Order: sequence, then C-alpha cells, then structure tokens
Amino acid sequence: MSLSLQMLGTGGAFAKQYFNNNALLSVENFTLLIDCGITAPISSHQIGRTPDEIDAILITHIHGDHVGGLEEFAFRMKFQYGRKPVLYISEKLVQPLWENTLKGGLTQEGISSLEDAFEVHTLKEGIPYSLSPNLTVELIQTPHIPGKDSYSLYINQEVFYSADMTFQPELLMKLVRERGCRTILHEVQFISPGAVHTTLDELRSLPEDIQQMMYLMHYADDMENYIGKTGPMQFLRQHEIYSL
Ligand SMILES: Nc1ccn([C@@H]2O[C@@H]3COP(=O)(O)O[C@H]3[C@H]2O)c(=O)n1
Ligand SMILES: [Zn+2]
Ligand SMILES: [Zn+2]
Repeated sequence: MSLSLQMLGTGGAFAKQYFNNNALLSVENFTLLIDCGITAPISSHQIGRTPDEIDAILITHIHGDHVGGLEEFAFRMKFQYGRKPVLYISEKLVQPLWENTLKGGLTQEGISSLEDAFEVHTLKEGIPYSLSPNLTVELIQTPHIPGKDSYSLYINQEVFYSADMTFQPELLMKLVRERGCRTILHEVQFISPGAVHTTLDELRSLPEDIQQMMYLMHYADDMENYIGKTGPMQFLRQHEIYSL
C-alpha cells in the first residue's frame, strides 16, 4: 500500500520563502499531519484542506515550527466542527506541550488539560503503533537540543522521517542495512557546523546508496543555490504530492 506525502511546508524555523516543515501523510482514506507549526493553518488553507479532513496529528518535538499551529487547530475543531482532534504524542511530551506551550491560550471553561482539547494517544519509543489499517508509526528518539526530547518516525517499517536532529549516521546505516528502510526524509542545514541540525556536508558523507534514497527538507530560504550540490539527494518541494 503506497503512502502519499504532501509537505505543508519544507522550510527551516527561520525560513520565509517556505512554510514550516510539516507533512500530510495519507494512506487509503487516512490522513496524518506530522507536526503542526505556526504556518500550518495558512499553508493548509492555500491547498484547500480543512482541519476536519485530518484524521490525526503527530508531534515530533516542541518548537514553534512544529507545534505553533495546534491552538488554532484545536479551537477550530471545537467551535467549527464540534470535536477534538486526535493527537499522537510521546508520553514524555504531554506535560511540556500543555504546561509550556498550549495552556495559556487553550485554557477556558471546559478545557484545563491537553486531554480536554485533544483525543490524546500516548506513544512509547521503539514500538510500532497502528494508526490505521495500513499505517504504523514507531517513535525513534533522536538528539536535537540537549535536554529536549525529540522523536523521529519510522513509518510502516520502511520510511524514516527525521525530526530536527543532529547527524546520526549509525542510526541511518542500521535502518537501511538491518531494518528494511528504503526511503529517508531528512532535515538539512546548509551551513556547518550543524550544532542542533544535520548539515549537507554530513549527509554527503553517507554511502551513495543511502543518499540515493534520501529527500531533503527543513531547509533555508537559499535552497535554490544548492540545487546540483546535493549529489543524488533530492529536495522535497512543499505542496507537491509524492508517492512513497
Ligand atoms: N541551540 C540552539 C537552539 C535553537 N537554535 C535555532 O532555533 C531554532 C528552533 O527551531 P528549529 O527548527 O529546531 O531550528 C532551531 C535553530 O535554528 C539554534 O540554532 N541553536
Ligand atoms: Zn524545526
Ligand atoms: Zn526543532
């Protein structure tokens, strides 16, 4: 069963030419929104998608470009569509998402916890969960900001979707050599050093066969300057539909 991918945005946190790096992943009649950043509402509007068409949201980590659109999403679902959005999230992110990001805006009569605003499904790392009959997602914790939990995704045991993360060549090699990974959607930072992200130079150091299965995302506004400089790796384009 092939997966359909449409990025709501492919930009890094400070990009202005591109929306936040959020993805619509569909299989059969089920659509998952991977991260819901500040620009998710305007980007969805541009492609004519409404919140009620999204079956579930999954959050990788708590930065504005990944969670900044959740307040609007929850309020629109409550007041326009009369139901709670389904939210898949690491058990470790529930408390910080509510206490540090959403509590201020969402608190009102009838909403005093994350569970009051969303139908929350907590996920443990390392376990594939069935989100729909043809979609499984496994959280893989990957380093991003020290002390801040962040989770990449292993989808249907064949597609790796990186959260924001530092370069983890051993993980990528293991996924491809031992776990059947055939497609990698990876964040990229053009300027070294990476610090909290993975650089283009680092990804270019991977074996050629791994680069061939890689699509680049979460990039800066000067992406066009790097066309032809990424070896076999291709840039994902926002709003284009890919069959994975
Ligand atoms: N130690 C840090 C922390 C954050 N940042 C920048 O802030 C952005 C937050 O969203 P992001 O997409 O994770 O990208 C981060 C860095 O650009 C950074 O460059 N260094
Ligand atoms: Zn980000
Ligand atoms: Zn981040």
